[in-house]
Amino acid sequence: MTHPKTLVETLHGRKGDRTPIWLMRQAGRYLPEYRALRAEAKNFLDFCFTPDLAVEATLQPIRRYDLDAAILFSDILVVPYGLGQKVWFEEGIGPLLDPIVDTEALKGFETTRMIEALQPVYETLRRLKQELPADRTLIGFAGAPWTLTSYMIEGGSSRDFAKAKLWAYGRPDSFQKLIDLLVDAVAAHLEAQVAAGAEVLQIFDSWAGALDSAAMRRWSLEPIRAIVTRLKRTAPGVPVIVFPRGVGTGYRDFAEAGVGDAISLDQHIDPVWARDAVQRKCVVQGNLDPRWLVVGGEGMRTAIHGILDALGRGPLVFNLGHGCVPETPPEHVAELIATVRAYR
Ligand SMILES: Cc1c2[nH]c(c1CCC(=O)O)Cc1[nH]c(c(CCC(=O)O)c1C)Cc1[nH]c(c(CCC(=O)O)c1C)Cc1[nH]c(c(C)c1CCC(=O)O)C2
Repeated sequence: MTHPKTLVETLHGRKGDRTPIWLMRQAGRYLPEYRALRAEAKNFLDFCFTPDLAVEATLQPIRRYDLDAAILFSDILVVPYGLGQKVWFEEGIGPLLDPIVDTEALKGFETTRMIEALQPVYETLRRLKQELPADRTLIGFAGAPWTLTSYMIEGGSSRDFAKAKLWAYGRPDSFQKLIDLLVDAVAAHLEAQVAAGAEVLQIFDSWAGALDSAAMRRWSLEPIRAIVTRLKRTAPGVPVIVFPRGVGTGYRDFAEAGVGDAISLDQHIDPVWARDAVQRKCVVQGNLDPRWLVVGGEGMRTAIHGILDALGRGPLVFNLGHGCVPETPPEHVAELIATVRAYR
């Protein structure tokens, strides 16, 4: 049994006697029941836009494990899709998009159109709100403007972000237009999720670490700040977790700027450093290398204790430094949760 909304309490900075836990990508291919369900839709976006399937995928890890929260089953790329960009998922490759090359391409990209297109996502949240046990928290999410623009410009996943960075560094005024459009779209998507029942929000800036530190502040921190500032007005009381993955000492910039109620740390951050540089200013989340979940056993328990020893005395949400990988043995997730629950 989980206590009433431990996650929400912790995100408000009220540290109880229990560390809340959920895992990024806690739903997905490492679960056999997900792979069976996934076979019911031809392509991944259809799956995300079918509330019966998305509700079930969201609930699968909750049925198996003592987790404090369920995260909406969807994807960050529903935002460019909803705006009008061609987005599809290729088996074994990942996401593909018809890349945009200039701001001309943005004509016709409208937030109102996106909200219309994403109604099945909000329907999924409304149903989840009904079905989720009252003591579990419902998390909504979106990609941050920089990560979304990088997919929109590169046309898919990228190793070096060459095209997106050429545009951001070489044509900053034009790039700002793209970012501004996404600030509005992402904020509206998150507001709609709150209206449909999301109790906590997370903003994923998965590729923030690809930018140099000045560009990181301009294209990752500032747009996220603009979104969070708007949410504090339009969705007061809903905590926002910010995940600027890979920014290194930039995590301290986020903490000092007061962007978000909590900051999610990737596995490259030393948790002892983070205690002083980040946790003094805000709630922290994350930090366990997802590969420990593949390994399990004593090694994983030592890694978990390292994080709890460093950060467990302040407000902490236990999580991974990035998402669960498909090779994760499901029993290791149960082991991880039991280890965190048993820690004193
Ligand atoms: C960058 C990013 C994406 N999507 C997401 C991010 C940010 C987090 C991160 O950095 O990983 C976020 C995301 N994607 C998915 C969720 C669901 C909720 C959860 O966390 O359990 C969430 C929160 C489902 C998904 N999104 C995707 C899958 C796998 C597709 C399938 O099941 O066929 C799932 C379960 C597909 C996806 N979606 C994306 C990629 C690059 C891929 C392909 C890689 C892969 O296959 O793992 C874009």
